[in-house]
Amino acid sequence: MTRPTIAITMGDPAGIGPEVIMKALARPEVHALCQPLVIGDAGRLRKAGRIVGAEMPVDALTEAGAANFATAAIQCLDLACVPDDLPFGQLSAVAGETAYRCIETAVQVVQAGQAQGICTAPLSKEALHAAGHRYPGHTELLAHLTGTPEVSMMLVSPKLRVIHVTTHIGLIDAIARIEPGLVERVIARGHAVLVKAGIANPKIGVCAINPHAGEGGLFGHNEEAEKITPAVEACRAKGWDVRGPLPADTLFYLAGRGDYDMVVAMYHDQGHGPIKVLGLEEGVNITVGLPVIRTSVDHGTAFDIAGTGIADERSLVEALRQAVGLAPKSAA
Ligand SMILES: NC(=O)C1=CN([C@@H]2O[C@H](COP(=O)(O)OP(=O)(O)OC[C@H]3O[C@@H](n4cnc5c(N)ncnc54)[C@H](O)[C@@H]3O)[C@@H](O)[C@H]2O)C=CC1
Ligand SMILES: NCC(=O)COP(=O)(O)O
Repeated sequence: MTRPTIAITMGDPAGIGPEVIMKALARPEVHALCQPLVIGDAGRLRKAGRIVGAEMPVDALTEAGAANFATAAIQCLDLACVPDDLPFGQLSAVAGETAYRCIETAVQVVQAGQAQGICTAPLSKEALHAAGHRYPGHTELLAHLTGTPEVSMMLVSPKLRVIHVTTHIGLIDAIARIEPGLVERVIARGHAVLVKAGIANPKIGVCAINPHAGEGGLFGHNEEAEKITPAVEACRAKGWDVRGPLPADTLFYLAGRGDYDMVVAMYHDQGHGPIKVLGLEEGVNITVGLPVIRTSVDHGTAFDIAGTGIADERSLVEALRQAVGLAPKSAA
């Protein structure tokens, strides 16, 4: 069977993306899994390869269709847009523009059938904005580029899966945005992914917003009853095993010991904190609801260590594995 081609976007060239890509692609198991096609800058990859001591040759391609996965060289669709002297660890509009073009090109490559999924290295949201692309992150940019009205961010680690009702907006705005229809659609997206992954009747726990789920009205303004309970009831009426709203701290404890297949978090840090505590090595970010497959590392650009060669590539390796797992089976 043919290995699926996964388009790996280089992300912000001043961050650790190029280094984790070269480290990941130095692993034979990655090539056994998929045909990696890097979308980025061939010169930057070569530089990163020298830094991390993974000096495989890099073929600079002008079109994805020219990729030759039978060679030992890394196949890079070369956007040739990174100045040689671009410093590591510094925010810039040039780097933000590169990150944007990587994503835009990856979508085109997948839509043209030249890759079966996208796996993203990190970009700096600030650099993206400095380049004039006013998206909170990959998730919203990919939704825009594929004409998808609503998607959800799911974080997956070996012990825990979390899907988010809101992500990159301020906390006050997040609480205002949460309403039963949105909560129900997010639960449904997560449910569909789990069923597709082979969990026939997934057990889903839904977080409350307030401490102790409001403690019978003591904390908050009854947001649980107004914004979450109707969604849980609607899902239960479909026969799904959905419980909540539950106190978030307790729910994460129960999910961590295996009582739930997925947690529904109401806002960014509610879901991200528990996943990150488990370690960024195996955490993966999956965009649920896109017409294309997209997985990502679960960490950022790490400007503090970019260019030093010490970045850990394991989240990228796991993100590639997840992308392959989600890829259409006819292509795999
Ligand atoms: N998928 C993406 O594109 C993501 C992008 N970001 C962006 O990254 C930028 C920096 O975000 P931060 O909150 O500082 O998080 P960060 O993940 O970049 O860094 C947090 C800490 O973890 C360390 N770290 C991160 N990845 C590592 C790796 N692979 N190996 C070893 N150490 C690692 C860093 O050195 C730093 O000490 C922001 O602009 C943020 O928006 C953040 C998360 C995901
Ligand atoms: N906190 C996760 C994160 O920032 C990744 O966002 P995205 O770029 O995948 O939308």
